[in-house]
Amino acid sequence: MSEKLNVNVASEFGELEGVIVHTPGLEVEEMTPETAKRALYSDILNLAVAGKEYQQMKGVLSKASRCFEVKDLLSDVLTNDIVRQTLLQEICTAEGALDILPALLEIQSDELARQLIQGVPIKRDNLTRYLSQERFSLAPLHNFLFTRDASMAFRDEVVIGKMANKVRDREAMIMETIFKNHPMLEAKTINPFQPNELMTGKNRMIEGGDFQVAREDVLVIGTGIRTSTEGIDFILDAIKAKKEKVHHVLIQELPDMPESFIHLDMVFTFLDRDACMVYEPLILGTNRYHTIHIQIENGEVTSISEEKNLPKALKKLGIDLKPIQCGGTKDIWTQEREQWHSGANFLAIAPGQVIGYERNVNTVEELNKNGFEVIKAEDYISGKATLPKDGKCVITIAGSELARGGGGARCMSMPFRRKKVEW
Ligand SMILES: NC(=O)NCCC[C@H](N)C(=O)O
Repeated sequence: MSEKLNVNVASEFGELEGVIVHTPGLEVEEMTPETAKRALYSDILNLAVAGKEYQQMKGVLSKASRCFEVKDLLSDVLTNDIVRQTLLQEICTAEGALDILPALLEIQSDELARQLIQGVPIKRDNLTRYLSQERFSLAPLHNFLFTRDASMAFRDEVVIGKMANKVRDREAMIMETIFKNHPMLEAKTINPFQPNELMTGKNRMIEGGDFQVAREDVLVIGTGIRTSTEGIDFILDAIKAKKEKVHHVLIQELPDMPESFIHLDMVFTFLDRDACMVYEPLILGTNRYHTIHIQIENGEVTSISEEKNLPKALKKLGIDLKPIQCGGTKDIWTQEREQWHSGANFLAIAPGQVIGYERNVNTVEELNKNGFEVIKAEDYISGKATLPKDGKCVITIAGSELARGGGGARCMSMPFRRKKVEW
């Protein structure tokens, strides 16, 4: 494996060149109605249906870009004994499972990668474990199909997620291990979690669904139940340390409820140089959620100010976006219904070429009214349809079951390399 792919993301919509995904496996079914909440799901999924839907997502990404599975990358790095020992030690210590470490060390890399994602079944070989209600010593990573959240690329760096919920911590450990050690990837990693500063860093949380790269010098970050102000302060410090001329960070506060507002990308995504998708009531409407602009110059915060809303703040920075409304413009109930099923969550594979759920028909129709040709994923994959050359389009994927996991196309992808955008 001599080819090297360096991390480089300086926008949300430059042509996609490298993306990491995870095809959902048995881990998404390892929950009951009672444990679904703990797994961060609002419903339980059927893998046969979700898996079929996911093939459309992966089919589109594989045709448009280099597309890698977490499981394969993880299996590759686990062949290195030092990497394997370090990762397993970290996971088992964090999850109180040091007793199974020796056995895990012996497992062949492919199978170990599978178990680290799908869960390590509990061995009922003592009274405590015999009586335990748990089925796993290391729980399945129910949410790994949402590869967006545990790591995020910005320029040539990868920020490792500091997850808000313990059930997702292992995802971040795995992504950090991959980015640090995979021979094909070239990346600098920065990690908000530093075990030796447990007290000062304890409120630091940052997840990729909240982290959006508008331009080389502009980040847009959501703060709410998944990304804390301390998490964003960590990013500010990292930017300050670069001591570059000017950087802007726009911050959008998010409500805690309903759970479909967990991340900024559930209410706001970039579609092109000149268009964005918004859940209107939260992004444009009159509300009490702050939009804040922080400017950093030569390593210092030089101003912090309130803005009216994200599109207006971006416009001041020379990024003039037409907001297109999730759910269409007619009816708030339709907007709410489609936002709930990740109707605002689009992934751009190139400027103006985006992937989203076909189930959100009013949102797709609204995009179409705004000049986006609608192309079914299966037609694009089979070659029956081609993407317009330099034109806008929305590629629609099936997502009746996937949407129950709480995310859409942006959530289900971790772009680590995009072409430079000509502004
Ligand atoms: N970026 C995203 O919005 N990701 C969706 C994550 C859904 C997952 N069930 C979670 O609650 O973490």
